[in-house]
Amino acid sequence: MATLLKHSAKYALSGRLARLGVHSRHGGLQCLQPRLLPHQRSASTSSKILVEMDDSTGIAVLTMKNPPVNSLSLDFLTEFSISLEKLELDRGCRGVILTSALPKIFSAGLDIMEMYGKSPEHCGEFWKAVQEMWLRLYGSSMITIAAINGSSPAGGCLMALACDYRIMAENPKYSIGLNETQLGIVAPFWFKDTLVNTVGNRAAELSLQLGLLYSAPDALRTGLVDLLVPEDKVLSTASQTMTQWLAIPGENAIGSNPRVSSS
Ligand SMILES: CCCCCCCC/C=C\C/C=C/C(=O)SCCNC(=O)CCNC(=O)[C@H](O)C(C)(C)COP(=O)(O)OP(=O)(O)OC[C@H]1O[C@@H](n2cnc3c(N)ncnc32)[C@H](O)[C@@H]1OP(=O)(O)O
Repeated sequence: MATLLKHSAKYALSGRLARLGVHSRHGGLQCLQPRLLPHQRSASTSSKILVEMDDSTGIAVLTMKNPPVNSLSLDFLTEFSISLEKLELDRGCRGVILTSALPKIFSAGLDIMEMYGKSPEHCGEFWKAVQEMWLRLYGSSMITIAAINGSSPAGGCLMALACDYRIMAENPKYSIGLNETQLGIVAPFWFKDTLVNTVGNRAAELSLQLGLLYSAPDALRTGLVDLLVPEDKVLSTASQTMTQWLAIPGENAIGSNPRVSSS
């Protein structure tokens, strides 16, 4: 792990930005047309992320589109962090809704192929990118809402946990949780801390030690998600919830986030 961290320290986001090149407005899947009215819309898309910004509300929808399962590969994580950084720097953007373009899957978590047979340099780069994704989401000064429209094991669950609020589709087939133990690995401490901060100590102990994957109703009962809604209402409910949060006077919903505010 020390070697991994040493390699990762050499890794710079700006370098990856340069390698990725500029975002194209015309790339992406045909089914992923922007959903906003033309006069309100600004959309940018990279190959794996679509960002639609509604300038009239300050709400951006960040849609993951990395088939088949939105696994968190190095390329995906790099595009994700760059997209979030751009929104963070955009003074007009006050809230981000994170969702998936893929049917049935929010995110399958870390891309298993990134962890198999790779050089130490690549592993360091990958691990740094995982940490950066988490830091950017968890430390964001924007309101972040996960619109969980599919299953979300392990690193996918971490992504959702790193948001301020989680709305999940009440589909009995979907599951969510930090199930690393069941995969024969131990969740890193910052995965654990993020879970503890959300569900409390005892629920996190059980969840992590047994590697539990929760159905949507169980995830709600445990506090892993905040709200269940019918599948076709996940995004609209996220949008309504965001509007309510952004209406809190003085932007105090942002200012009172204990993760980004020391006061
Ligand atoms: C290297 C440096 C770092 C070292 C340190 C590592 C320590 C890390 C310790 C802990 C943190 C780990 C966090 C993680 O996130 S680990 C990944 C955990 N995720 C999983 O195990 C998910 C496994 N996948 C599933 O459960 C299912 O695929 C599903 C529920 C997401 C979707 O089910 P279904 O719709 O039935 O699809 P398939 O199972 O048929 O899958 C389709 C296709 O996708 C491939 N695939 C699935 N998951 C992943 C994945 N995580 N990474 C890469 N590829 C994935 C699957 O193999 C199929 O591919 P195909 O056969 O080629 O079609």
